[in-house]
Amino acid sequence: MEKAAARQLLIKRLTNLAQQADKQQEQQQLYQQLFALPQWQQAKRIGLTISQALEVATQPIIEAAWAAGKTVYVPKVMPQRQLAFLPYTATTVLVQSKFGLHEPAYQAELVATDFDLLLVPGLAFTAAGKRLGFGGGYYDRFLAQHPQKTVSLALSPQFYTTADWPVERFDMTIDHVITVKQVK
Ligand SMILES: Nc1nc2c(c(=O)[nH]1)N(C=O)[C@@H](CNc1ccc(C(=O)N[C@@H](CCC(=O)O)C(=O)O)cc1)CN2
Ligand SMILES: Nc1ncnc2c1ncn2[C@@H]1O[C@H](COP(=O)(O)OP(=O)(O)OP(=O)(O)O)[C@@H](O)[C@H]1O
Repeated sequence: MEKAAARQLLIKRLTNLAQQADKQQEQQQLYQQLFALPQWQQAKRIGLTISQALEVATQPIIEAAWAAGKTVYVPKVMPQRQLAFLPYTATTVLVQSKFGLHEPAYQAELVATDFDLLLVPGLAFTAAGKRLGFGGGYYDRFLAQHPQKTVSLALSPQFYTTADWPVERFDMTIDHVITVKQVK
């Protein structure tokens, strides 16, 4: 399947899941697995996104990070398809971008490029860390410039044994993909 068709299929499946109570249960499982990882426990600086409705909700992760005294950074989309990660605290004012994403204001002196752990969003992932994103190439570009320890959280419709979309030369591999244990 082409990437564009695979994205449409994943968006459809995630729309369905978002309407089911299963999504909450799956998310709880993903959070517990994340919080159990030494990479999470040891991380002082965490990069992650402010989630959109179809994605794994990141607010509980952000709150857990704050509660554990970690510093949280979230991305802002910049020209030339770059990402700028800026600190996110309880008092940060977020602005909705033209893509509908909630982002902090750009402040050059606050931009961070190195984290102890970067949570990478996406539409689909394989066990070996292959990733299909929303199509901007933002994370592939960022990770090519700034290699990091990476983790992604995959809801059941997002997890694949092998990629059934084309994996290209520039696609960066995620170190660790967490997924749900099948309960059905
Ligand atoms: N919650 C969340 N935030 C995130 C990401 C994400 O996946 N999830 N990103 C993950 O990368 C980055 C933003 N990713 C984007 C990916 C694609 C397009 C995009 O398709 N832009 C089109 C126009 C789309 C439209 O017509 O509205 C374009 O630039 O032409 C925009 C942002 C950073 N923030
Ligand atoms: N390191 C890079 N340098 C320049 N261009 C890149 C790089 N990585 C990816 N791209 C470009 O970005 C475009 C989108 O890539 P792709 O479809 O893999 O995005 P994605 O990983 O799904 O999106 P995202 O990372 O934003 O969630 C491609 O056209 C590709 O050529």
